[in-house]
Amino acid sequence: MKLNPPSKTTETIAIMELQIPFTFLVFLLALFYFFTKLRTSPNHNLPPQPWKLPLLGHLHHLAGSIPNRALGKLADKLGPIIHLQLGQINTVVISSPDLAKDIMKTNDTTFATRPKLLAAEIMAYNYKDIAFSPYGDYWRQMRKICVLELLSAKKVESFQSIRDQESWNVVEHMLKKGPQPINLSEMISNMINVIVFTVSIGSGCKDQAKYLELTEESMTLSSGFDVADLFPSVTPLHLVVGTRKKLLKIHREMDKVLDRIISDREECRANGQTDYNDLLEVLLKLKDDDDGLQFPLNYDNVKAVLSDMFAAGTDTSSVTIEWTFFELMKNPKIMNKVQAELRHVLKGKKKIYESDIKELTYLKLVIKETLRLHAPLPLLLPRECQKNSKIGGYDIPTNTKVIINYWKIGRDPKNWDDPESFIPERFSESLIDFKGTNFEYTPFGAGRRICPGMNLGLANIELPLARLLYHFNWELPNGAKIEVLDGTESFGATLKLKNNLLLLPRAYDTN
Ligand code: HEM
Repeated sequence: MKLNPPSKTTETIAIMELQIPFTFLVFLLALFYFFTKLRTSPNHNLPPQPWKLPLLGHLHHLAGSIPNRALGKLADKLGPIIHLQLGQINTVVISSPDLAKDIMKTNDTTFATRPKLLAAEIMAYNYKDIAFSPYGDYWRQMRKICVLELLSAKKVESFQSIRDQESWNVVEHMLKKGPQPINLSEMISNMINVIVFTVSIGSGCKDQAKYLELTEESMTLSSGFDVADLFPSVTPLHLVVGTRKKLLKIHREMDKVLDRIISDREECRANGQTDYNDLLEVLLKLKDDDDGLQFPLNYDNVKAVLSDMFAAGTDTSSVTIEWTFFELMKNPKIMNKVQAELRHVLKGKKKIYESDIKELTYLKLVIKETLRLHAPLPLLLPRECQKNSKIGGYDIPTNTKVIINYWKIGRDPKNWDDPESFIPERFSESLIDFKGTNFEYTPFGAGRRICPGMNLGLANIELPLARLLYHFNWELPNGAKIEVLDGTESFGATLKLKNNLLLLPRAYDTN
């Protein structure tokens, strides 16, 4: 990477799999091969670089850490823009609001495409989805469908009864069971999965559990730090690690499930039943009536978009609820305050409805603060540079992958007072919002690629969370002290708690 101004130093660090010990072994084997190949290859398209092996000097920052933390530590040492050689992938990591703005606003079009990922190629029917589709006319069409037809405010509102039903089922189940420890993480995840599944394809699908299990499996292979993504042209490595094979197997099974879902629906439609209110129905109607579409839809497009909805819409919401509970348990005063608001505003109501949520200002601040400290996608989704450009004074060559470490930005003392503490009040007098205009706070990303599912995601978080906090007081099982709460993170498709949150609910008398 060419430096400008020359006084700035660059670091070229080769890391690949940051988490999985087995692949680390493969990495060591590959390292020698890789450096030899890259340094001598006449074909690589980068300008001359000061190749050194700072990897060895900085490895301690990376080993044993999950990527957001590892890259955060590197940013502390090397600054807000870092050049990494991640396997074969020329990567730039951004860790400041100003540079994030340069990428997602000032140069948004230049950085609006995504790098190629094996998981997206296989699972998204060769990039026919929205999230990993390359920037261009096809993405524009699908994004428009997504924003206007699938995830519009009106559409999200029309799914209210699903959120109501599923979150009420959980409350009733827990009320019936009485004060017994529950695996809150699992319970929340199941509830959100059912909500998103029902929103997407309606209720009554017997393959739901199987499909979600497969989604989960495929997501763990989609972090972008997999060997196959970091060494795309080193086929022998792919064979050793076997990611392609694993993904193809998962994809075949998921495809079968989706085919069954679609053919069942087509049969009902052929019999004149068309009053479904779910995303599948919208997509099938668009497929049949493709007059205005530049790229007519076929079943693969429908399946790719549905896969996006499951993958992007489930864990993102459930881990946000989970982290909110974690922080509230750790901060009893904030738990008391949010419950006091709920119980004051709702004044003995037997049931909370979505229309009540707008009055719950403190609850909204709590969710905002959770999304600052524990964004489900700590590195957002990767971008790729489409033409040579300049960021922070550095020349960024075409095809460079760009990672924005939002996790680091969201807890950097340069941007936030007392950043490691959970303080919802910090947002009460502030205009900072997650709509993509404040670059120190972008849990949903920003610019053209900003999350189109924000409304649905928040709706799926707010009502279930409000109900769980309204109807129950929460304790740690066996009288454990809050010090035992384990906030270790696990990095996969989303950043979640490594260990499930086990809590004891005690019903609150709403009279
Ligand atoms: C708390 C909930 C959620 C969070 C924090 C979240 C976060 C994000 C982030 C950070 C991105 C990348 C933005 C960028 O590149 O700048 C994204 C993209 C996306 N999200 Fe979400 N998301 C959430 C919920 C949802 C839901 C419920 C859906 C749909 C069911 C959804 C669908 C998508 C899609 C399709 C994209 C790709 C957009 C594109 O590339 O054009 N998300 N999300």
